[in-house]
Amino acid sequence: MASGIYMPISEPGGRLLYSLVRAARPGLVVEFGTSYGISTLFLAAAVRDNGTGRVVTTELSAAKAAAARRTFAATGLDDVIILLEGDALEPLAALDEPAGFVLLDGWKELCLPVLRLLEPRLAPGTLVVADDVDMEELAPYLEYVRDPANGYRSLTFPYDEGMEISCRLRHRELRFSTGAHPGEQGHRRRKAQLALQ
Ligand SMILES: C[S@@+](CC[C@H](N)C(=O)[O-])C[C@H]1O[C@@H](n2cnc3c(N)ncnc32)[C@H](O)[C@@H]1O
Repeated sequence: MASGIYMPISEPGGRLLYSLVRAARPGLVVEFGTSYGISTLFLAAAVRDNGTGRVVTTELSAAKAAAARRTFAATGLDDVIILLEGDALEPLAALDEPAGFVLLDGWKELCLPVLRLLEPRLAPGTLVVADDVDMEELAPYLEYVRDPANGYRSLTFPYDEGMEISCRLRHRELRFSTGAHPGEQGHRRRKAQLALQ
């Protein structure tokens, strides 16, 4: 298990999260790994500016959760944030509505189990973001979301430690996510297939 060092999202990473949530306008944002709440503030500011939605965020450490709560209250964003204290796996397994945007930033070796837990509640088009792609503990997660057979279109946003942004696909879209470049013929076939859907 990783140590408890403080690794908040960077400012460019936070700005990217803000823009993604503004664009996606999710009803429910789920965050794994609040820490002191820096990334949560970017997510919650986007939700507030969208005028709709809320952020459910999870933190194992009671001390960090308490500090994050104070920060959320001081910024006035606490009315769009629900902080669940303790191990994220149990409450996230019990979520009773779809997650419209997911940030995975808890201990890296848990990112894949948390994603698998949330998968039944990920609608097509949902963006799942994981921070720190250069950490080796994230390798199984990256292998999973980058394998088109698992139902994601995934790309790495190259800033700082890197961010993996994965879009959940519809079942019928999976056939387009295999192969490198479809070529001109493939593009025409794909266009025709999309027109039929
Ligand atoms: C990298 S920090 C999160 C940084 C935060 N997202 C930010 O940008 O400010 C990872 C956090 O995940 C929390 N964490 C690790 N395992 C967890 C679990 N099973 N459930 C909830 N939180 C967990 C740790 O306590 C730690 O505070």
